[in-house]
Amino acid sequence: MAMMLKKIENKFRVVSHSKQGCSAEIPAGKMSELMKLNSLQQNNRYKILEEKYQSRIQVLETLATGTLEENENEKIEIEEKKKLEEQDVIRLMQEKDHAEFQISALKQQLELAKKTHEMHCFQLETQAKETKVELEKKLMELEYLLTDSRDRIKDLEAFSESKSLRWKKKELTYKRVLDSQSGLLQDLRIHFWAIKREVLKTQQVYSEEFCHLAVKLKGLVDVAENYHTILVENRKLYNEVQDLKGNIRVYCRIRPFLPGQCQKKTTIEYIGENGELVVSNPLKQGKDNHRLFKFNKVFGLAATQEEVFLDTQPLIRSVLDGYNVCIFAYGQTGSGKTYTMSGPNLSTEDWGVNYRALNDLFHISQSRKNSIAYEVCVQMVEIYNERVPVPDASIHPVKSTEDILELMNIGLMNRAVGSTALNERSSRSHSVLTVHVRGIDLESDTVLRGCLHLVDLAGSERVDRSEATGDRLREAQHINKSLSALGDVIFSLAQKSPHVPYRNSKLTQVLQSSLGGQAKTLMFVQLNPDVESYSETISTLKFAERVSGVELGAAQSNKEGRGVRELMEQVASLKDTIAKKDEEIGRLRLLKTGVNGERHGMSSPRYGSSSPRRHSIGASRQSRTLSGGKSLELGDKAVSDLDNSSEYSDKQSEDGSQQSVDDFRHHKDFFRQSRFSMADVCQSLTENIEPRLASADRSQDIAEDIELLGLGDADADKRLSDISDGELSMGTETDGSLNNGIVEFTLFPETTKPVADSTEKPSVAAKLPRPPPKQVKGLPSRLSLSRLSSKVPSKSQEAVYESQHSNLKTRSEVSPDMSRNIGLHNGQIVQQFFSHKNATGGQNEVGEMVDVLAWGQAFPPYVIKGLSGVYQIGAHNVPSGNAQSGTLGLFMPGYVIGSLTMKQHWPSKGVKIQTSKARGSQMPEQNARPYSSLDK
Ligand SMILES: Nc1ncnc2c1ncn2[C@@H]1O[C@H](COP(=O)(O)OP(=O)(O)OP(=O)(O)O)[C@@H](O)[C@H]1O
Repeated sequence: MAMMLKKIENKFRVVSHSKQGCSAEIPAGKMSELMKLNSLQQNNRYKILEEKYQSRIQVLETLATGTLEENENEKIEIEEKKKLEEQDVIRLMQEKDHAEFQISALKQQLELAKKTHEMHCFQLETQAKETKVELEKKLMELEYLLTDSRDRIKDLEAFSESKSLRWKKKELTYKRVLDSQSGLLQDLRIHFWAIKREVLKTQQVYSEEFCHLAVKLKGLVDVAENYHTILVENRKLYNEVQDLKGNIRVYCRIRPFLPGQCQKKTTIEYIGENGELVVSNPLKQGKDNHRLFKFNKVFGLAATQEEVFLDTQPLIRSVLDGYNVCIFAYGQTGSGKTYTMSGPNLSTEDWGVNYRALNDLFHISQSRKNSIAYEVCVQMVEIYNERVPVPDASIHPVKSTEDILELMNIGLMNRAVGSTALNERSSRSHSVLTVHVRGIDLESDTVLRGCLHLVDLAGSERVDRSEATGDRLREAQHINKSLSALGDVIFSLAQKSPHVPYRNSKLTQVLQSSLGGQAKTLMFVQLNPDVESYSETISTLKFAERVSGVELGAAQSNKEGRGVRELMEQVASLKDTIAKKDEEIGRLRLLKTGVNGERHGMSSPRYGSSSPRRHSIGASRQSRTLSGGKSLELGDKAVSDLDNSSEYSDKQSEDGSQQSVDDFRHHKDFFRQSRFSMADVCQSLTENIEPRLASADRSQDIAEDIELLGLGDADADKRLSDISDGELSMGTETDGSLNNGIVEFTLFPETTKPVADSTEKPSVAAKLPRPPPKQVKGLPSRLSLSRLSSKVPSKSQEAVYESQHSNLKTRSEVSPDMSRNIGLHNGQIVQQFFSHKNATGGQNEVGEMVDVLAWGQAFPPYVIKGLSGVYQIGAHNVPSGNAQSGTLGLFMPGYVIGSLTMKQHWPSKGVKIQTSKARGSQMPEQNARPYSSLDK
């Protein structure tokens, strides 16, 4: 029985235990409900089980009572089991307590879950209410939208209906159009076929015509080819004409933009093949903005050094044939002058004209060495601030390109270089590289002399643009002044003016031979394409245009035959002897003049007093020439184009050279017959040498002339230094200190006084008797000028002439003829006059004036005795012997005094002399003497 109870209790425990396990897995919410249910079910089940067990216990008790006696052993066992079961019951009871405890805990949880659930339910209800309100709102909105959409649908339906109506109408129209188009198309097709037929026909005709044209075109091509040849020929002829005219050639070169300048605008619009150049200012509009210029050649931005040189080469080569050539580069700072002339560096590829020219000269001279022996000398001169720095050993004989490279590098390093706002490397000086070439023809013994000037001018920009101040400003002003002097010279040459103002600057003095003589001159006009340089570019181009119009006359080769050279040598030795005799006679004359001067209230004339330096130069020149034995030795004497080329290659040289020849004759004879009077001597000399001279050609005459003038090679160095030291020029018109003011001197016989400086040594030669020179035939009287008419000139005519001549400066500027005359005796033109005076015994009346000078007639020198070197122009136009007016140019040795106006019977009534202060050698009024009152 006990066992049974124990089993039941065990079962009960298992059931309650399983319930606990289950409850643990169920979530809290449902758990409470489940717990409720479970507890109910369990209670029911417990009740059922209790009842069942009770019944079983009764049965078992019954059974037990019946079998108690029978199963005494079993009873013990049962009791033992009962004990165990009781223990089990106790344990079960404990477990039950525990379960109940758990149940109460679960109940609490259930309560909690219930509360949570209720809260949750409440929240849900609240949410549901809110959602309901919202949904109702939305519903209303949707209803409104629905109504709106319905309205729209109605509108759209109405619109689409109207559209469909319109489309239908259009459809109808298109249909009609299409019908008509298809009709037209049909027509067109018919036309097309007709046209096609016609085109085919025409094609056939065309192909036939093309065949004809091809034949004709071939003919045209032939003609065009010929045309090209003709063009080339034309160009050649044009160049020849240019050569004959001696035009200054102008090559224009445009430098490319420098690195970093690529974005800049260019002023270069068009570069033609035949030297056309169109420039415009891209920043300005308008048709006048474009300007066309034409030069001999225009080198574009891509032109190489080689290309530039190729076009220059023929000119340079002619130096070896005895021509004088001048190449100069002109342009604003940084436009590429140095690049063109020297090149940016010393690599052979980048060599500029200078190096290439010299290299070429050497190559050619080498290739000709079997026929002509050449000697080459170079000289580098820099003109800086109107001074000419000439190194001590300024002329260097060179034998190879390497020699030249070395020399030029030294020269370039010495060049004055400053910095301006425009170009750091800007050179502020003119650099002149002169190459003297002397060649002796080994067969004919003819001597060729050529001279090449390679000039890199300083920048031409205006002062304001270079933003210079102080020293830089002064430099810029000097540069501007010298370049404008260059412009003036060129302008005078273009105008064929008898007066060319070379002496206005050192630059023009140095370049005189190549600008005035029959030299070949080339100018490189350098341009900066930058739009900012537009105005500079235009002024540069205008200048270049003017230059290209200058005709220098056909270039002449400087050749001398052996005969001429011999004559020159003779002349040199004659001159030496004459000088000695001059001195001797001079001393005697001085004594006599001293006596006469006292008698007439005047002292000896101040020959050369205003130009002592010139006088000494003449003397030194003479002695140098003679001491060397030969007059034209190249190596030890300076070969200067300053002298030879200008003096004897000039167009106007004929007259002067003839005069020199006369002079030569006088001297020669004097040498041989010094015991006779000078007139006899000269006459005799003329007769003796005439045949030889007659046989000499024109160039020989000219060459002779140079030697007579003492302006040969030996003089070059000296003259250059004369130019450089500035004393010789005694100032120029452009000197600030010396103005162009005209001072009037009226010379009356009564007022003239003796010359104060009676101790000054007179020029001996001035007193030498000379035969009356003859009028030289065929000589142009250019300077006698039509202005000096034989009629009495009107006041205005006088004024015109005076205004034109009052600024005459020096002998060389007046005309090369003049300079020749000046150089006759120790550089003293006075000698010429006074010789003449003595030759004619001072008896010449106005109308009997003798044409001593080639292109004019002599003015009796004693009219203004005491003014050394008085000289005249065009006196032969003065009518004879009565009161007339005329205008004369008055010159002193080396300096122009001014012009002279004769009033009425000029010798006796006095002369009005105008003189320019600018010469710095004022005419001493007291020295002037009337013709009639002078010592005869
Ligand atoms: N044709 C060119 N091709 C390339 N560069 C060039 C050319 N011409 C000039 N240049 C360059 O332009 C600059 C100025 O040139 P350059 O010094 O020759 O001018 P410039 O006219 O001689 O100046 P300056 O008046 O100061 O002497 C240099 O740097 C030079 O290398």
